Amino acid sequence: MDAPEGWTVEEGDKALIRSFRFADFSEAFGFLTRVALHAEQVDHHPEFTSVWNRVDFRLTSHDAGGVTERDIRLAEAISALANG
Ligand SMILES: C[C@H](O)[C@H](O)[C@H]1CNC2=NC(N)=NC(=O)C2=N1
Repeated sequence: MDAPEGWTVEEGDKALIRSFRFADFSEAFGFLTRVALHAEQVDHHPEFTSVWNRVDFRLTSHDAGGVTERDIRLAEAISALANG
């Protein structure tokens, strides 16, 4: 499987993963808020953990049990939101 630029495929092809770092917690949380609004719009939601200025994502389609086109599109949208 080809992952979008900057993303890697988890062992076993079950998910796309990527970490983002920001200047501080406020920047990271603002980014997460934009991701949340997008996720609601497309009805596809990322798993994530957040530690201060870092956000780690794991994208998978629960109904399909692995990576689908929806995860690839969500990964591309998250990357775009991180850059501005
Ligand atoms: C009813 C609704 O469409 C589903 O629960 C959606 C919501 N968001 C989702 N997000 C993700 N990542 N996987 C899903 O299978 C999924 N299912």
